[in-house]
Amino acid sequence: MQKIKPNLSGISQSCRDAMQTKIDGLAKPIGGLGQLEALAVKIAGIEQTTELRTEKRCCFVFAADHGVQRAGVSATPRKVTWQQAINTLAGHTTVASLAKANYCQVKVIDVGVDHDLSGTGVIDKKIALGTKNMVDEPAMTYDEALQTIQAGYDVAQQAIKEGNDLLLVGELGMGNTTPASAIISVILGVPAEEVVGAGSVISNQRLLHKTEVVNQAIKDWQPDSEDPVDVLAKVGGFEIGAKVGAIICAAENKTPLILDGFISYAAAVLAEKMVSGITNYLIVSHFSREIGSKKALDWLQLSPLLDLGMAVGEGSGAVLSLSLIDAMQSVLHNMNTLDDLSIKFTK
Ligand SMILES: Cc1cc2ncn([C@H]3O[C@H](COP(=O)(O)O)[C@@H](O)[C@H]3O)c2cc1C
Ligand SMILES: O=C(O)c1cccnc1
Repeated sequence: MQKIKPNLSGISQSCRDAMQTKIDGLAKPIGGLGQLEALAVKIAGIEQTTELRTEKRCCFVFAADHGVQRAGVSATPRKVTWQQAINTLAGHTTVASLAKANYCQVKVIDVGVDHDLSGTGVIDKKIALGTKNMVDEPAMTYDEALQTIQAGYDVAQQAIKEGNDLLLVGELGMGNTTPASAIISVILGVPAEEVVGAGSVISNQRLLHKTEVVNQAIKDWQPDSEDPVDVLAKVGGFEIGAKVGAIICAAENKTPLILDGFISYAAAVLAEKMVSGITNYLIVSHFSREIGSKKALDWLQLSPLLDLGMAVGEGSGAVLSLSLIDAMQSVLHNMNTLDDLSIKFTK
């Protein structure tokens, strides 16, 4: 990807309208399925059809380590990134178990894990053995930021070639709620205090330190909020960049992409800053427990489908939300219409 200039063909308003008409014709109160209706309408607009394609789905777990993890911003040891990458393929992580329950393929992609994962089944797109510590220097070079976006783009393109109807994005990267918060802080122009949260659970003392790390890195490296690649390079992470690439590829290919939690919101914020309107191709699965979630989603103007107080990452919320899409498909395929039953409303 020399230049990030996606070629988006647009959302089909006529397919959106046709889907709403189809739903309104079912034997139920108008609008009775609430957000589920909006979900089906959104997919219809993206896929440009009223025969929704949702059967084949693939969740990408982009995995990478973070230099800033060494600055004491997370309670979790670094090795958990590579351990859980392998465990995911063995079927034993949160995302793997929820994916199984929701008929979703999972691919784990190494975009920068600090461990040799060759021969494990993890897809190798390694850029480096983790980012640099943003306390001491920018997280990565501008070129590495472009490389990581390209890696995610290529993985998504392959999955679309394989016939996937829906793409989902998750991640593994201990310490990555720190770069995610930093990105959101810079692009939204809000103080770190408003978006830095407990991640995978830390003490109040560590939370203060984490907030200070984000504030200091932004001050030291001055990421340019008008250049999302610069923001990714200075205070981001490889797996966040890979998600950006997957988002761009999905939109170009009229393929709905389901975001997971807070780390995914950060990727979506970067993608929207790169390509205005790309959020129209995105579905937010759930409302992450991270404190910056509301700010990020308000900025993206996206509403989450579920609010279960989850804060795992990995893609866990994204795969869980597939059950709602499957529920809506069942509605569309099984329900009687008002016409079938000769029902006429007199308001
Ligand atoms: C066992 C375990 C498995 C995980 N899988 C994903 N995450 C999640 O937590 C990490 C971010 O939180 P922080 O910034 O606080 O390190 C990421 O790897 C994210 O995917 C996990 C966290 C833990 C503890
Ligand atoms: O919402 C998330 O994506 C999240 C929250 C906490 C830890 N890891 C991920």
